[in-house]
Amino acid sequence: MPEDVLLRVEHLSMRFGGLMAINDFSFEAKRGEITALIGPNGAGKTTVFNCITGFYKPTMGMIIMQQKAGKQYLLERLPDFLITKDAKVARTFQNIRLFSGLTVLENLLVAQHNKLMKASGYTILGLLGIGSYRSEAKKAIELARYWLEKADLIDRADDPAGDLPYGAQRRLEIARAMCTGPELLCLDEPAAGLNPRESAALNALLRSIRAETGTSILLIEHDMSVVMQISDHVIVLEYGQKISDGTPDHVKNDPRVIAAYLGVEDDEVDEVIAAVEHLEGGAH
Ligand SMILES: Nc1ncnc2c1ncn2[C@@H]1O[C@H](COP(=O)(O)OP(=O)(O)OP(=O)(O)O)[C@@H](O)[C@H]1O
Repeated sequence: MPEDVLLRVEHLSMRFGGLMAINDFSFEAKRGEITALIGPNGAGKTTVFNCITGFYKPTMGMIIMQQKAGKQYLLERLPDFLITKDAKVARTFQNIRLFSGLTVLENLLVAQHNKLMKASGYTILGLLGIGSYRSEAKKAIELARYWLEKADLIDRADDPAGDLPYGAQRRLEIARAMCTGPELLCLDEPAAGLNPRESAALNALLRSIRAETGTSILLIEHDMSVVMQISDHVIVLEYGQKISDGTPDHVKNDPRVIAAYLGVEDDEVDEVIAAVEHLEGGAH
């Protein structure tokens, strides 16, 4: 596998009873890039995420994650907790899943629970602050503080997470995922329900993750202003199959994509585009 490929999905299929939700779907995501997976409602985007992150075991196909150091993992064979811990894939969900009664800072410390417990040697003496636990706890707080600053949440560190505005909760989820040190961050509709200001703050956070950490991002998103502004690579799914794959500009102008989004047949696309252009011309 070329070094710059971080994730390769090969011939992925997922069947739910009589429904083929994903049908022979293949794609690659490159290291250090933001890759977007888009498509109409019910196209199968979340199902692909659930296969990558171990929530579903695919009916068929392979999902290969290649880390920076070259180590490869077959994600479809790993239990989900090892997909985060060893393969270093983190995710957020369509619906926010924070510990709303814990503070913002506590949410980021809980995400680092595994490494803190390991440092304690799983003993009470360890937890009471001897040796490695104390230094790991300090590092965990420093990492949490780093991500609070990046996500513009430092002023809210001691507030319950449930008290934050919606857009800030979304950024906190991303900060929490980043505290696990992922090489691949999977975001399921991070811009859903955000106002334009919150959406701009999200774009800035995702861009800074790409620029400063080398973490690659795989994103499902309906908000085209987010997709087109920040993605390096866009893949379009319809009825569980890939219909387009390329740069944002390529995908935006692909007649099959336009047809899928407008809900028309391929051969009607030219007609629809002409009608849209006519309307736009009239508006100027
Ligand atoms: N656990 C499941 N059991 C049965 N059918 C499922 C299951 N999960 C998803 N599906 C079906 O698979 C298809 C793809 O759903 P999926 O949620 O992956 O689409 P999506 O592209 O993420 O849609 P949306 O944009 O609306 O979130 C749908 O027809 C859905 O009803």
